[in-house]
Amino acid sequence: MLQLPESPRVSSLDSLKDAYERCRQITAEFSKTFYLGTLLMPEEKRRAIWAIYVWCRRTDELVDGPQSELATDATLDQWEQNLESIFAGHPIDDVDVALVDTLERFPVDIQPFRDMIEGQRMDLYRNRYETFEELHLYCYRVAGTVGLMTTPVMGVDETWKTAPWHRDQPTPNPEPEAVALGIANQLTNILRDVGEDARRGRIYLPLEDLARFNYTEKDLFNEVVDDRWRALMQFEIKRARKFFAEAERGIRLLSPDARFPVWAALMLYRGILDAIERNHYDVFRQRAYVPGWRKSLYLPLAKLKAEVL
Ligand SMILES: CC(C)=CCC/C(C)=C/CC/C(C)=C/CC/C(C)=C/[C@@H]1[C@@H](COP(=O)(O)OP(=O)(O)O)[C@]1(C)CC/C=C(\C)CC/C=C(\C)CCC=C(C)C
Ligand SMILES: Nc1ncnc2c1ncn2[C@@H]1O[C@H](COP(=O)(O)OP(=O)(O)OP(=O)(O)O)[C@@H](O)[C@H]1O
Ligand SMILES: [Mn+2]
Repeated sequence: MLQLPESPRVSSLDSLKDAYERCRQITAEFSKTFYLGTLLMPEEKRRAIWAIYVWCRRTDELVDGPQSELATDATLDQWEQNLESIFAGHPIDDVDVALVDTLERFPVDIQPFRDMIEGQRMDLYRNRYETFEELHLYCYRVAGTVGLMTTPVMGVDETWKTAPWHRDQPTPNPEPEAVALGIANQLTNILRDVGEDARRGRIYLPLEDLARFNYTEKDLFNEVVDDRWRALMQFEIKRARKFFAEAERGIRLLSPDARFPVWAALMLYRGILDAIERNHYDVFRQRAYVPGWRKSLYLPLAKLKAEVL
């Protein structure tokens, strides 16, 4: 019997559109700051960032979400298999279709994705970091990698290469600065969430730093805010700002249409550090956030920086 022909082309185009739309919704729901950043980008880039965002979010949910009690090494092994399949062009479920499309459009490397899964593995086994060196590696894996995933989407400025004396020079590589922005964001996130994490038995602040300021784990669990704590927080905020400063130096290497969104997201996220200061370092009883009116002040400033720096 003759079978009715399906129309796979139409349906696959439809499912691609739906997949990107789902990615947009998820990004908008989970991160106001990054979603705002993507809205300042051209359509093709913005959709690609949503697809990457959703993969990162799902990776994080494996060990941090409602199902996280059930997560084991095997869960992450399976997730890594899925990743290999996506990079081979075979989506596993509906939203993966968007990421497969993104990978066809932009030269994104698989390694940072694998590294992020390794970062989640760390969360599975550890709830303490002895030194900043150890925390730094964790921050690279769970957030620095995002800089590496998104830079090929945003693109690097190559226009300066048209000058004849520049022609044989290598394209500048903003990867270290992209990683620095991820690390800065993660450190900021850690400082904002110290209280919430402590209530789950987790301490991301390096224990060597606590010791340096004579502040103990017990103090942390008792939510003690005193001169020792304030000095410790000042120290950590200063360190986070150094990573933001490094990141700033890389923005001018990005393609022009990515500079404003990156400046905006950088300034908004760094604003959380100022909010912690305004709250007198009490991250236990008050959530540090950047109020809407402040966000709208940052935007024209970010635009200006994107144009002149
Ligand atoms: C930051 C920015 C330029 C935004 C514009 C749009 C853009 C590129 C967004 C990327 C968003 C993305 C794919 C995020 C992945 C999810 C993730 C791991 C987020 C972590 C943030 C904390 O988020 P949140 O508060 O929602 O987490 P909790 O709910 O509290 O758990 C992160 C800590 C930050 C992740 C790291 C970045 C966004 C990397 C930023 C670096 C770049 C975009 C490279 C820029 C390039 C140069 C040269 C400076
Ligand atoms: N000002 C706030 N006070 C209390 N809870 C908040 C506040 N802002 C966000 N939340 C909630 O806390 C969770 C984590 O949000 P988060 O602070 O990361 O804000 P966000 O909207 O994702 O912005 P960002 O991109 O800056 O992280 C979200 O599920 C959100 O509903
Ligand atoms: Mn968030």
